[in-house]
Amino acid sequence: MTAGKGTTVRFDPAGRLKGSIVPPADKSISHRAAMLGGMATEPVVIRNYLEAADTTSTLDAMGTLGAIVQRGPDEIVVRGTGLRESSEVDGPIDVGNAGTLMRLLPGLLASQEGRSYTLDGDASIRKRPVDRVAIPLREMGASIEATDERYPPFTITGARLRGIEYTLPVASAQVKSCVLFAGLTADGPTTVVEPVPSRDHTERMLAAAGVSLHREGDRITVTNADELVLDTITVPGDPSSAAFAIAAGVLVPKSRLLVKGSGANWTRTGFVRILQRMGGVVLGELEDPAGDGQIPGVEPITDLDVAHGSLVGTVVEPHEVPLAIDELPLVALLGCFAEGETVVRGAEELRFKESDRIALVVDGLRGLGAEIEATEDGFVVTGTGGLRGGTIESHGDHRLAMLGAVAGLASREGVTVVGMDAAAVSYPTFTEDITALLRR
Ligand SMILES: O=C(O)C1=C[C@@H](OP(=O)(O)O)[C@@H](O)[C@H](O)C1
Ligand SMILES: C=C(OP(=O)(O)O)C(=O)O
Repeated sequence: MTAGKGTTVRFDPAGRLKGSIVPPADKSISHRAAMLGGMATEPVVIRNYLEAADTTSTLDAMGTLGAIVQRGPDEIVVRGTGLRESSEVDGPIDVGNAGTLMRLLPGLLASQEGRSYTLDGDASIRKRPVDRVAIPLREMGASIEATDERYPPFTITGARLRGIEYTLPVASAQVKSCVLFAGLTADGPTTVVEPVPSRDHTERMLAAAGVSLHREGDRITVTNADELVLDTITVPGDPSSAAFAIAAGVLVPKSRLLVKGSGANWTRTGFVRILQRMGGVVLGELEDPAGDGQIPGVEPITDLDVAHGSLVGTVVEPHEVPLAIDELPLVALLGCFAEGETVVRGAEELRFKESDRIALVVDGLRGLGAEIEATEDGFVVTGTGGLRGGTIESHGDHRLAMLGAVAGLASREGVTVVGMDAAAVSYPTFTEDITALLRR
């Protein structure tokens, strides 16, 4: 690998990858820890908080809303305002590039009776819909005004909320979390019905904070809380970031890697299960799904032993999509190297991420020599046993930048990634970490 000009980085074909890698802290859990810390009554200590652009936006937002954030070398302490006493804010709160911040925070702001808050972000955020959270929050009593009824910048005016039962039109952990957050201050219980399971970090963290929260089948019910009391939160490694090293380890011949301290929560390990089904060698202690009625308490972690091997194509079904949503671009890459066809179905949500990840993954990988077709709700890849290489543009999307890097290491001719700096959104040390595994 040689660094190019500006944000352009070239990833040459790797001889093999060897050694161990510690993925960065979990982005989803870090966002939630900062937001709930900012609304807690007692100080919350967060260990291994993700230091990346998205999660810095969240800490900054909580500071703007009145929390005191103290950064130490090993931990962050957040002294919150309580659930209903956020400060008044002049001007918009900047969510940067963070969709999770933009969609979860309104659930907490909706409880700030009589106060208005405007959220805005970068060019990518301005294209991402917020009506999915505005609809249930309005039903609970908050007022929301969005640009073109759908997009940021948007303004939330808090109110005394009422509990509702809300069936999610799409499986989205962000919408689920937003409604559960609003339920913390609503009169009466709030129930969210999920079409299929999605990541459950919010449920686990709220239960740990002493909130009354129950799951029965696809229904999650929260009742209002006077306060949140969270003590220490230790954030595990991010399985979505770990997935890039895992894919590289499986695809680059003769590789053998240890991925240390990755989150093993069942709702986040769909990618590893898909990869194992394709024949990929990834060994670790993955959590089993929770039994009915249970909210597991602790976020489990595992080391993952990864080795190069051959792959066969697979079909990713709609119910698997939320459990691997951010890793689906990597499934497309794996499909290029697998025997036969790899199909992803029911993943239209990919079109609403930092970029349209169906269109750009298909265009990007095709430009590197892949046989891949977009469908309305996913893609179909025909494996050719490898990938030629070339140039790929991240379009400011961190997952596309890292996809290009892994493609380069596994390709025949190497890949130039234009806009590699986008990786800083979730994984600022990605290039250093992955290249430290190179052995020629
Ligand atoms: O709740 C979360 O932390 C996230 C949920 C997912 O989004 P959706 O809920 O929109 O599917 C995921 O893509 C995103 O990266 C993080
Ligand atoms: C979609 C993502 O995040 P967010 O929605 O928080 O921007 C992601 O990290 O891939």
